[in-house]
Amino acid sequence: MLKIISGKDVNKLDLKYIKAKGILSFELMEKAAEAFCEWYMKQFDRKKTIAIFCGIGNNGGDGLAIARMLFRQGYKICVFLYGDADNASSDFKSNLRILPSNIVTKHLNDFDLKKLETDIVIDALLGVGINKPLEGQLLGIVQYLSNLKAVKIAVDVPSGLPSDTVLEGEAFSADFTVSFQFPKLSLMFPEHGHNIGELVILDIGIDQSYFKEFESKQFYLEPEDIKIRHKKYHRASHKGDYGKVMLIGGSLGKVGAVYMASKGALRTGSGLVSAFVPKCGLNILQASLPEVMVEISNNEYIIDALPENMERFDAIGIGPGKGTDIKSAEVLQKLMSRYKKNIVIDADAINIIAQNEEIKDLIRDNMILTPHVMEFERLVGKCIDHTDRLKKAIDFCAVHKCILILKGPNTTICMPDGRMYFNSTGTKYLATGGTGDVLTGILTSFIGQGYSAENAAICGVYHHGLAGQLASVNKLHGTIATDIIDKIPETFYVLNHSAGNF
Ligand SMILES: NC(=O)C1=CN([C@@H]2O[C@H](COP(=O)(O)OP(=O)(O)OC[C@H]3O[C@@H](n4cnc5c(N)ncnc54)[C@H](OP(=O)(O)O)[C@@H]3O)[C@@H](O)[C@H]2O)[C@@H](O)CC1
Ligand SMILES: Nc1ncnc2c1ncn2[C@@H]1O[C@H](COP(=O)(O)OP(=O)(O)O)[C@@H](O)[C@H]1O
Ligand SMILES: [K+]
Repeated sequence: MLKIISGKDVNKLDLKYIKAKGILSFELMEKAAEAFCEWYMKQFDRKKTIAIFCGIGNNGGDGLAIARMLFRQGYKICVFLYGDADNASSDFKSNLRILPSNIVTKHLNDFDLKKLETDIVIDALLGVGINKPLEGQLLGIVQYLSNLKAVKIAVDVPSGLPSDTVLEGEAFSADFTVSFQFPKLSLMFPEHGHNIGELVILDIGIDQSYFKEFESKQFYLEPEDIKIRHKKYHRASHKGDYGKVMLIGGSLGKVGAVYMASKGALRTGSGLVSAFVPKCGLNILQASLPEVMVEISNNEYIIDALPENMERFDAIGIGPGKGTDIKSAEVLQKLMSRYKKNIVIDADAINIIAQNEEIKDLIRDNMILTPHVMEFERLVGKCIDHTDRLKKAIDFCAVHKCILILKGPNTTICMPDGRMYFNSTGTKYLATGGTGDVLTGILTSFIGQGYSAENAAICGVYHHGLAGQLASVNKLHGTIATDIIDKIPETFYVLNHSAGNF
């Protein structure tokens, strides 16, 4: 996994690395630019014209190195400079000196941006060195470029975006943000969705040992982190090894939620999956999902009781489609106080907890809560922004000793000891009804298979995001939750046959 350190520590990290390797900072910049160009050349052909905008710090230095390298590969480049080159960083100056003289280079003081015609904009104006919100001429440039009809690519971070906090004012709006070595924390924030576009993280060779001295409990998941957490099965493994789980939920008109959670558990590999639903769900589930065993509550429309002998199950997931009526709340309270194994708590079960302090006090270390942002704020109160939200999530886990999965782009797994894992899979096409129910099924399944709650959370969130990516390749905004369920098995194959990030 990649440790996420603060923007102000990036410079210290670079120094440590170049000193240990006995290389120049210029050479590290070369590595960053090479990595960028390798990525760029896979995406775009040489017919497209490129305008590269460079500030006078090292981000601008990256821009100049990128310009030189792409130019040598036959790309059509024009460079635009902003700032006084006399005050530039030394690596910027070195790169300016060796910029091929036949690259058209203009200063933004002498150029009317309205005359700009380009297919691609590469933004290397400001990186993690930003120290105040954008203003004046630079703000105008960034605003103009953000609205341009071109493919827009930010180098390291969109210019104007602070690396660790929520944006004040404005920043560049990119279609792609190509960040070096690790994602800066602010690239994980939903507030910055339209600034970041698609996020790409490029390895520039600074391995994790160099990150050790930097304090941080925040990590970005990589495929290897998932592979090592998966349980190994042997040729004589039997149904019992794969766990018996139960999904509790559904109410009149919302039986589909339990269907999706149960099928999600089956597709994740559970040995036996049972569902507990109100009477109205019996025929629906039996007919649509014959692999699932169905048990029913007494009431026709809501869940008003718990299944008998709950300890038969290795894990229970509760919430999808459940409703928040008083009877349902009593059932949840009983489950949380009596059932000693792991419980995944989602959707309406979270909404019930948010309204009832007595039930909230029952949250313990064997529970995983999976709120989306709205459900989370019902639980802890309104948050100012994502920084505040993450802080409150960690405080919540510390108090209740539970795991909390804050869903959204870069879904974040928050641990009681303050660690946070940001997911690297997922897609905006997951934003459709029922996908959260699928996650509940996946998580419950992994726990039932004997994964620790932490490993289940990490693997579950990662596979769910990857299934969303696979399902949406051709379906885009037409992707629905059941498409995602169907792709879960393929995520295991893809994970095992690929080394890269998804
Ligand atoms: N390991 C890695 O990740 C590697 C990182 N690398 C790259 O280095 C980048 C960081 O470079 P950096 O430290 O030189 O800072 P950068 O962002 O160029 O800005 C500094 C300049 O901006 C100015 N300035 C600040 N705020 C401003 C404002 N609001 N409005 C106007 N100006 C403002 C500030 O001026 P000052 O305030 O100091 O006068 C100074 O001149 C990083 O993002 C990545 O691209 C790679 O090269 C190698 C490996
Ligand atoms: N923009 C997005 N990018 C990535 N993942 C997303 C995005 N929007 C939603 N998701 C994912 O989709 C799922 C939605 O869950 P949830 O809101 O509980 O939906 P539902 O209640 O309809 O089942 C979560 O796993 C979340 O992380
Ligand atoms: K930038």
